[in-house]
Amino acid sequence: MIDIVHVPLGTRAYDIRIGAGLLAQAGTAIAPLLRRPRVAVLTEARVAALHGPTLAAGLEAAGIASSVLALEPGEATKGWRSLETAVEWLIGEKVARDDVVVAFGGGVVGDLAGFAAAVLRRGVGFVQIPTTLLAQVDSSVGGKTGINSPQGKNLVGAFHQPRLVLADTGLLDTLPERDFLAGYAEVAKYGLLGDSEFFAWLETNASALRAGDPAARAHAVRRSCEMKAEIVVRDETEEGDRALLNLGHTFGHALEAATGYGDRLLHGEGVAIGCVLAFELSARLGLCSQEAPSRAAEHFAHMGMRRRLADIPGELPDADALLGLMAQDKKVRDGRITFILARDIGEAFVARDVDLAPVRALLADALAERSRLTLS
Ligand SMILES: NC(=O)c1ccc[n+]([C@@H]2O[C@H](COP(=O)([O-])OP(=O)(O)OC[C@H]3O[C@@H](n4cnc5c(N)ncnc54)[C@H](O)[C@@H]3O)[C@@H](O)[C@H]2O)c1
Ligand SMILES: O=C(O)C(=O)C[C@@H](O)[C@H](O)[C@H](O)COP(=O)(O)O
Ligand SMILES: [Zn+2]
Repeated sequence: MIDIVHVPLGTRAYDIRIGAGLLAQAGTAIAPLLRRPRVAVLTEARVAALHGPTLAAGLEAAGIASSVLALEPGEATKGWRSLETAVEWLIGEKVARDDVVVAFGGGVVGDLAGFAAAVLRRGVGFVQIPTTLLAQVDSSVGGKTGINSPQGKNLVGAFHQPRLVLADTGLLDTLPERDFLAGYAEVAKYGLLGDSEFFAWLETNASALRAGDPAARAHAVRRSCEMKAEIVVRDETEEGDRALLNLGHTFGHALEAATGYGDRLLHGEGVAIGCVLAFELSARLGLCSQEAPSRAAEHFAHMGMRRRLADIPGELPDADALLGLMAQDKKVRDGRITFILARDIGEAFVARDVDLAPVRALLADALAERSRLTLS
């Protein structure tokens, strides 16, 4: 069964198609977007090896020729060097303004390829074929594209909406457990930020989701995409409400920068830890009861997810240095860091007037807990 979530953004509207087996039909889905039967596929080596032949056959079956550039897997690929490689390759392939670039991979490939498409000849169209849970529920939707810089996450980028998203949920069968759990953090984020019923559903059904239950997968991906689409349509360029999708990210992005964008901490792991910190901060500020952060942390623990600073291996900087990294956040307004706080599970809001003293204290306590747990 195929689900369709429409993203009604006027001239930039598009569909998100969700279902098992979509990759094999990619050619039929993409063909109506093409002026000539040819696409350039940006991907990475692991995805290319596992699922490249199915995509190639699906395109060929619809008479579409494809050329492929497979980059190195991993977050380090989302940087200047790969951007240069990708854009120069697309130029070499003579990809024109009315051609389509296909982003085939997880969030790293999606963000990088989307940004390459945004800057190539001042903008060519692109299609997202997300292959991770994270990419199917979050990064392939909404048009945030970009790369990291050493100073901070996604500091260079553009809003550039895809023309179509094809989320083949069958591809999740090959996803490693750690990457599944990282993506699951973004799924749980939707419940935590705006839908307590969905969070309760996840508390009951996340194990089935992890085990690959098709109905659970379809529901989790569809509900996440619906929520993201609804927020993006309200505020495409993050003037206000879209920042809700950043729940956990102010902390998480600083932790990713502090750990060097690598294997020590995946994006979704930083988001899970950041969500617990954001709820903990909300409780300390008297905005919600202590039950809310405890419930989030307990669910993540039950899933075997990273949820505390203590779960990050290696050295971490002190609280002030982490605050320094958070000051690079794109939500900074009038020189002040914006936080996403919550009144309860499912009731997040954008807070622009948070005093930094309790944030520093929270980080210092979390770092102290980390030292205690590491020593014991
Ligand atoms: N643009 C947005 O709105 C948005 C939203 C959320 C996250 N992001 C970004 O997404 C990135 C993280 O994305 P990610 O978690 O998908 O990471 P990723 O792209 O690095 O993929 C994770 C791992 O899974 C492997 N993989 C991908 N598909 C697979 C499959 N089907 N089977 C087996 N292995 C597979 C990859 O090789 C990689 O090792 C971060 O850079 C984050 O900032 C962007
Ligand atoms: O789409 C959004 O808006 C999000 O914030 C989704 C996040 O999950 C995602 O990680 C996004 O890339 C973060 O954006 P940034 O603007 O904080 O870099
Ligand atoms: Zn994210």
